[in-house]
Amino acid sequence: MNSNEIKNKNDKFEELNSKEIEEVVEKLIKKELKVYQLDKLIGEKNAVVVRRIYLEKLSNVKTEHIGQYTIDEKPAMQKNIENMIGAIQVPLGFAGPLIVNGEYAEGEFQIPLATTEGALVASINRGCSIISKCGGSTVRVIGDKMTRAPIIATKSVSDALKLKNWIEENFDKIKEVAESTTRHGKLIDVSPVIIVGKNVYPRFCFTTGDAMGMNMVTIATERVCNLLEEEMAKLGIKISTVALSGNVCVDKKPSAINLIEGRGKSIVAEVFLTEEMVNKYLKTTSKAIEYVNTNKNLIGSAIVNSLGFNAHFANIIGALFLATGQDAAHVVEGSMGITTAECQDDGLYFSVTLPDVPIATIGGGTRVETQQECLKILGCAGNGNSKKFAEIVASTVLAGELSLVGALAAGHLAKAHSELGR
Ligand SMILES: CC(C)(COP(=O)([O-])OP(=O)([O-])OC[C@H]1O[C@@H](n2cnc3c(N)ncnc32)[C@H](O)[C@@H]1OP(=O)([O-])[O-])[C@@H](O)C(=O)NCCC(=O)NCCSC(=O)C[C@@](C)(O)CC(=O)[O-]
Ligand SMILES: NC(=O)C1=CN([C@@H]2O[C@H](COP(=O)(O)OP(=O)(O)OC[C@H]3O[C@@H](n4cnc5c(N)ncnc54)[C@H](OP(=O)(O)O)[C@@H]3O)[C@@H](O)[C@H]2O)C=CC1
Repeated sequence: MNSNEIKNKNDKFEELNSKEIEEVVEKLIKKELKVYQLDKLIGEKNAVVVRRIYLEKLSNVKTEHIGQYTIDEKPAMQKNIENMIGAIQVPLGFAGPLIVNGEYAEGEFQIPLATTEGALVASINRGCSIISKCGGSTVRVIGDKMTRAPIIATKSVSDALKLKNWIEENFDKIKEVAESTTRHGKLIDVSPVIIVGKNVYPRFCFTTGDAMGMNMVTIATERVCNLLEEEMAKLGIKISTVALSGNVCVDKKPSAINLIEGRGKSIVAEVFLTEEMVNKYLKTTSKAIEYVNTNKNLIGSAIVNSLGFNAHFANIIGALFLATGQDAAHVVEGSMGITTAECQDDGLYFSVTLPDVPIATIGGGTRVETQQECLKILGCAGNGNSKKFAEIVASTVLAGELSLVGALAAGHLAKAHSELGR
């Protein structure tokens, strides 16, 4: 079905006429209605149009592009967005083929990438081309968990310690209660359980199947908090949940704990390039790449206390996350990690380690039609595909990282961006 046909299909609804639209907009202006009440009142499609016209009046801006899209508003408004007025468009390109030698992803892949940064896709494409000429990336998922850590207040440090001990001695009971809320979420650990003053921060760690899992683990953790309150009350100890998220999770912030313990998928990808390959395709030497990597990604990052011992994981993660419907705020977590470059006798060993990549092939934004198509291009839509997707993500990061570090070593960065980015 082409985009016009999709649009025609979406357009078969009880459309308000222009007089009716004006009447509803007038009510919004007079504050007799709220914009979020429109969905139920006049239907999702009409609500989008009316809200957009209302916003045009308020801002005096004609939104001729925001209103052009083919995604279905109804499911989007049920699961992904409130007060919808349209959709933004981000240019989408692709890099590839990229040969991946993973446990779950095996073969050649074309990688959809959404960005507005000129030179980025070209750079990743160059990395894909070089890695593939070298036989492909070797990649493994080395960890898989999603975490939620509430703050639980007690009356004293001795009560806090009793709560911590109870949690550590009753894992099976906690697991049973947590897993009663979900088919795919499995509690695998409660660690660490941190005490600060009289408050306790237990970090609940789950596997979440092919979903990224934040809704899943939040719902499950709330149920566990209720259990803890009931069980502590039986021991005569009063506790209360201060907040379901106490920032020890750590969701959507850079953190040492996620770098060390991992969160989402933890992934490592590597490649070996002969010296000839480095000279021919990166126009530099293994020695120069190792030198840049050590002094930039390791020492430079250490000087400024950065948690990203890499050049631009965030660029590749960001473009892939936008294209495939991941939670964009998780780019901050995916930006952490370490790039290594090691000069060997006959060439260059190059690797990326990504400890914290929260991703999904089910749930969240993955269902939005355009993002779903991108997941399908990768052969990663739906059930049973999140580890395969993780391996492709890490291999793409390897490609982008190799190309940029190579360009810096060759002194080509400014030239590339003046030619392709401005
Ligand atoms: C620009 C290149 C790739 C030229 O690189 P080159 O080696 O001069 O290009 P080439 O013409 O010899 O072609 C080599 C390969 O590049 C690809 N390629 C080449 N041109 C295109 C194109 N137009 N469209 C698509 N693909 C392209 C293509 O794959 C081709 O191989 P083939 O497939 O032909 O065997 C290179 O100089 C480069 O990668 N530079 C680095 C640019 C980069 O990585 N930018 C990332 C953003 S920088 C940033 O945001 C972060 C930063 C830098 O601030 C972080 C930090 O602090 O480090
Ligand atoms: N609540 C919060 O605090 C936060 C929420 N978010 C948002 O959470 C959303 C993601 O939450 P998440 O829990 O991943 O997704 P969803 O809320 O979409 O939940 C996933 C759903 O898919 C079902 N499911 C079916 N097949 C599978 C499968 N193979 N693997 C896993 N689940 C399956 C699950 O069922 P079942 O549960 O029965 O297993 C569940 O109902 C995103 O929109 C994100 O932006 C982000 C950060 C924080």
